[in-house]
Amino acid sequence: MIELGVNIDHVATLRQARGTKYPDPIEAALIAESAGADAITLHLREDRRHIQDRDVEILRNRLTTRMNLESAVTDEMITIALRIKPHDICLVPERREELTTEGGLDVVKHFDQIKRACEKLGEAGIRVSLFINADALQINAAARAGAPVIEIHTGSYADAHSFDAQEKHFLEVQEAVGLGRNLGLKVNAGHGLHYENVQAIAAIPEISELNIGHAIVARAIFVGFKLAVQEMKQLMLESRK
Ligand SMILES: CC(=O)[C@@H](O)[C@H](O)COP(=O)(O)O
Ligand SMILES: NCC(=O)COP(=O)(O)O
Repeated sequence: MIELGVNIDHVATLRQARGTKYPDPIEAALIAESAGADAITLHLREDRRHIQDRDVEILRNRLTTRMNLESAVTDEMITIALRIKPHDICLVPERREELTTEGGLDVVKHFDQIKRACEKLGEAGIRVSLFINADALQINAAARAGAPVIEIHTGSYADAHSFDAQEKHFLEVQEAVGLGRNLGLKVNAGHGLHYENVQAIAAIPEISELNIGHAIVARAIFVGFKLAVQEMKQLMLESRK
C-alpha cells in the first residue's frame, strides 16, 4: 500500500511569519497522524526559516508513526540527526536564497561526502534517503553511496506548464522509479504534488511513499487539516485500485 508522509514545514512558515506560537506544527503533526498519515516529514533548514530545533526535539517523542527528517548534508545537521535519531533522514540540497528545494542532491559530484554521511547515519540506525532528480546517473550513485532509500524530486513534473512537458517529466519519474527498484532501493517521491496532479504519480506501483506538504497546508485553510490529509490519502489509495 502506498504511504503518505505529511510535511508540516509550512505550518511553521505561517507561525514564523509573525513570530507567534501558533499555528503549532506539533499539533498539525498529531492531527495528520490521526487522519491517516503514515509518517511526518519536516525539514530543519540551515536558515531555520520554518521548522525550529525545538519542533524537532518535541516531535521526536510525540509521534506514533515515523519521523522523516529532511536535512542538508552538513556537519551541523548530521550532528543534530545523530542526537535526535529520527526513523528516517532524507538528505536534501539547500541554497539559502532559494524559494524552495529547487533540485535534487548532486550525489555524483559530492559522492564521498554523501557516502560518509550515509555510513554514519546508517550505523546509528537511521534509515537514509537521498532526495534526487529522476536521473539515472544520480540513482546509480545513490545506490553506490549505500543509501537504502531514494526520494525522486517531482518538482519538474508538478511545475510543467503544458500537457506534453508534464507527460515527459512523468515518464522520467516512472523510469527513475523502475531503475531505483531494480537496484534494490525503496523509492519514494515528492515535491510540488497537489490534489490535481498526485494520482498519476501515486499510480506508479513501485513507489512506496509520497511526501506532500505545501498543498495539504494550503487546502487546510479551507477544509481543516484533518480533512485535507484524509482527502490526499484517499486520492492516493484510489489511484492504486
Ligand atoms: C525537500 C523538500 O522538498 C521539502 O523540504 C519541501 O520543499 C519543504 O518546503 P521548502 O522547500 O519551502 O523548505
Ligand atoms: N520532500 C518533499 C516534501 O516533503 C514535500 O514537498 P511539498 O509538498 O511541500 O512541495
